[in-house]
Amino acid sequence: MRLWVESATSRTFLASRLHHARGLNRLCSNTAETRTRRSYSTSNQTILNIPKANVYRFGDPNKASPVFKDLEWTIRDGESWAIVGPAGNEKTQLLEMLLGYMRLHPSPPGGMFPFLSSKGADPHSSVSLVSFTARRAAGGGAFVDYTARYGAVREEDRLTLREALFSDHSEGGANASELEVLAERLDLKRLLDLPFIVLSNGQTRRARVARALLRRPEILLLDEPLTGLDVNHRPKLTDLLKEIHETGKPRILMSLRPQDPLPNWITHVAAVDGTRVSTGPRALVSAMPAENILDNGCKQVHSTTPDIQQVELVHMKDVNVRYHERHILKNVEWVIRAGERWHLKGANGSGKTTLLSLITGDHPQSYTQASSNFRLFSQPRRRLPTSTLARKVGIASPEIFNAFPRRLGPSALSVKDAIATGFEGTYSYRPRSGEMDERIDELLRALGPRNWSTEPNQQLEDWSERPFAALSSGEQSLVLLMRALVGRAPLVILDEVFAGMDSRMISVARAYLRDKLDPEQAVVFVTHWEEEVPWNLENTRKLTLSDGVATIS
Ligand SMILES: Nc1ncnc2c1ncn2[C@@H]1O[C@H](COP(=O)(O)OP(=O)(O)OP(=O)(O)O)[C@@H](O)[C@H]1O
Repeated sequence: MRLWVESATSRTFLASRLHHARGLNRLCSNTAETRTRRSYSTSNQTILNIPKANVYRFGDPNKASPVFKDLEWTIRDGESWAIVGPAGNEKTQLLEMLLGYMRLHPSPPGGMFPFLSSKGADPHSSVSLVSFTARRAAGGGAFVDYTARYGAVREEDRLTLREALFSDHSEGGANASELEVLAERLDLKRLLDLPFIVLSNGQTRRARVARALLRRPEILLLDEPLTGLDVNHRPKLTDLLKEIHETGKPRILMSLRPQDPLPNWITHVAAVDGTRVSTGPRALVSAMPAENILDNGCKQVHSTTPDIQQVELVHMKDVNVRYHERHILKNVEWVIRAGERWHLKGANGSGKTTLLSLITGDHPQSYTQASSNFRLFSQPRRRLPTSTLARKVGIASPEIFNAFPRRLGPSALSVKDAIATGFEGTYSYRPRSGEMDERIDELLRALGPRNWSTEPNQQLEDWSERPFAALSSGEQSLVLLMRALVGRAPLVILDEVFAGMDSRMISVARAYLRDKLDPEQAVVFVTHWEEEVPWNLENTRKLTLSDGVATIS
């Protein structure tokens, strides 16, 4: 574990293990409590009880079509459940139902959570949700400046990770040593005194889980917690969740995409398919078709002609990024030529986003690199206005997904408006020429819902005019992929672009990336899942970042 390596001596190691063991016990429960709970956990107490009900949005009458039909779901103590289903709103809606945001008819006698009712606890404050699928509604749906973390952090953004973790549970009871233990288990300890805003995508996700655990709900719902985590942090998180779930403080219920590995401690599954939810022991329910997202034909062998390959789009030599004593990128060398396919990989926090933000010009330190060491499109970065760069680099990333405006009402961006912002790399409505509309229609024909939706065709007529903000998170990801592709930029950066998409959408998107790009377009594909790379791996160049050091293979 990195933290231990940093803290050197074996004595420190032993002390930290002891501290760790004590803290985790406290976090979960003390030993006596654990024993009591073990016998309690075989007591077969009912945790969730929905004998049979239709589920409606509040305000909808019983004759409206239900969100879930004939839902029968019982969870008993000692069971470990996961909700599995394709991207779309269904898994999230099921979790929202558990939060009390839906109406059940008939309503379960004794409430949905009998164990809470018997304690007199309020389900609203005892069940909490951390969702990783969609941006929380903030700022009225306005664009969020995601570049703030690259520069000098403003005073109002200085809240540290430690403060962010503590601010939420000060009334709760978790104490400083519990925070330290959780931070260690989630590999966040060395980040505790950094501003929360500077954390990487994966670090932020782990921090949000820690914050929710420290609030000590009775039940913690996690919506797709594995998305965006690197290969080492996934088992670390699921192992921790297992240990905590076994203590019952809190009980944990997570939703997973069909392509996520189902942790072996999960005993039961609720499989969501449209309005139907099948619930039962893992072995029975997992008889549902296992979706192989990557089974979409053989991979194309990508090759470029030598004349195209002469054109250097990005030239980096000895590129460094530092924030005071933190050295994030270390003497990086990287040349991207026209037509090349790259897979950029590396653990959470290794510097991928930072590296890409130099290329997009979003990072202030892109100006401070020596001109001879850092050229974009054959020019020193300083000579290229950021607006020009925005047209030359088509990009989709978790940062843009989170930042993209999601207003509803008269100023809402439609699907077409959202795709069109990609021509200039902006975030607000721009009038379109007929030629632009043709290009958007071409993309919609290739990547739009007729290729992946199960809705009848006539219901899809108006899809491109729907508000972007009203789409499911998988649909939003696909629209933002179209936004990155619409301008046929010479360089396309696709960072975790399949997050939230279901297997059909991924299959369509992969086929497009294999077959439909212009030969001279270069693509950098960032993913923690090697299987997602659309091209034959042997013909895809790899840049691996490890703690800021780049290795090319
Ligand atoms: N302003 C800052 N001050 C200090 N450290 C920072 C700052 N901005 C970023 N970092 C650190 O730089 C490191 C690299 O972050 P980056 O977002 O590039 O990682 P990443 O490889 O993209 O990770 P992920 O896979 O989680 O998205 C992280 O450890 C992050 O905490």
